[in-house]
Amino acid sequence: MSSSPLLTLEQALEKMLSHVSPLSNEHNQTISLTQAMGRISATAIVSPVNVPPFDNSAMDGYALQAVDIPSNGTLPVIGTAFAGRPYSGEWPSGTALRIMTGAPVPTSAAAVIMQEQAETTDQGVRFVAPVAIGQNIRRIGDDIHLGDKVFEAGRLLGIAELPMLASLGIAEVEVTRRLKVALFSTGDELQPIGAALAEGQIHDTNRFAVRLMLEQLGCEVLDLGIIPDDADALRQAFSQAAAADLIITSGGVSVGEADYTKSILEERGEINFWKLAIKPGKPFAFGRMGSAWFCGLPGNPVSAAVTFYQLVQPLIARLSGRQGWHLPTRLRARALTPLKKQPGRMDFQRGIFHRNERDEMVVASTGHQGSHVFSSFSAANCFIVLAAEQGPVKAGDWVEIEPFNPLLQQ
Ligand SMILES: Nc1nc2c(c(=O)[nH]1)N[C@H]1C(S)=C(S)[C@@H](COP(=O)(O)OP(=O)(O)OC[C@H]3O[C@@H](n4cnc5c(N)ncnc54)[C@H](O)[C@@H]3O)O[C@H]1N2
Ligand code: MOO
Repeated sequence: MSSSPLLTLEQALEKMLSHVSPLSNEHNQTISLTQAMGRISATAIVSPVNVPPFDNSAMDGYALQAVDIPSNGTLPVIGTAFAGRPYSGEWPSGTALRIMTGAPVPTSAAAVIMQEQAETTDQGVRFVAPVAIGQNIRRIGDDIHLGDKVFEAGRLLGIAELPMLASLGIAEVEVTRRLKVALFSTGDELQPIGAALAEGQIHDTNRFAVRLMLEQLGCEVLDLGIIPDDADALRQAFSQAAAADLIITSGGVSVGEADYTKSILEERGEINFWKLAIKPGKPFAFGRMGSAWFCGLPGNPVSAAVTFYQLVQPLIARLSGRQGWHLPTRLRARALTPLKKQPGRMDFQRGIFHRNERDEMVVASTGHQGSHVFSSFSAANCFIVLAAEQGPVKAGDWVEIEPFNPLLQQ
């Protein structure tokens, strides 16, 4: 396929997502809850129990029967119900039952009075506040009923979900298999992290950044390392990557002379080389290579991170069958600093936002915004999203910001 005119981010995303569907469910796995952090549930989860499983007391205090409400005078205390140790004796009317928080409430109980509203004497207990039928009793199934659908299929299982399943007595969960993503960087100038650099060389930061983001998204990463600008080496790397669900490369998607990536992609796959109307991140490639999807990120480190965040992240959510993922939220904030901007592409500048003492959202630029300046990212907690037609921004103007979602927030 050949190159296309400048595409907006929305158009690119729409084109990508309209092609892909979630992985087939033939490799779903059933795993222990303790292994399921960050996985995606393959099925809807239905509660096998009521929560709470029995009527129980919300307070440390005294239980009364309906015939003893309203309660005037002193009632003898017949016994005590503890959490985990129900009261199993006789309970005649005209007596109160001492009861603790979480203890099963006998079926004949009509209310629990907290002990702060009770006065005890040698004769028993009397109550100093009005008593309402049903007060301080947590009913069976108050939270969840047996048979209720607790989560839809496609739910990302995290800190909100897994303890919930544990409370239902669920010990194993069926999850989708992890997305397999093959990754490599191209460029003769690239050296592994920690290697000594000769003149003209730089460290391969993109592969490291992308790998971290893929792991954060729960993918299984096949890291093929740095591939030199050499046609045979690239062909071999693509062959090794072919078993993955998604192949991601960085570099070589623009117009440079030493870039073989583009010609090999054209020879091996059905790839679109796009020019996106976003800054940074203009060159971006997307398509199909055998049975794998392919994303070619631009080489500049900020461009690679921005295109991963804006385009690859939603693609991975779709491929992995995740439900309820939504595009990052945008808010309005007042610029604290002027922002350089030329009409043309939509900018994803890096900023730091906070709520000021007047309860107003404000944002400052992180400084130099070149697509090679990764420090602009490290200091940031949001993107400042400036529309394509927007010109320079003055301090005090309102702008749109996109607080980083959990992919970039640790
Ligand atoms: N004549 C033109 N030149 C460029 C254009 C253009 O439209 N016309 N676009 C510019 C833009 S925008 C970008 S973004 C880059 C993208 O180029 P490539 O994707 O082909 O990437 P490279 O040329 O290989 O590298 C660009 C830059 O990034 C550094 N790099 C590459 N890989 C890594 C890595 N893994 N870790 C860290 N840094 C990396 C590389 O050394 C270069 O400095 O093209 C512009 N040029
Ligand atoms: O889009 Mo390039 O990513 O401006 O550096």
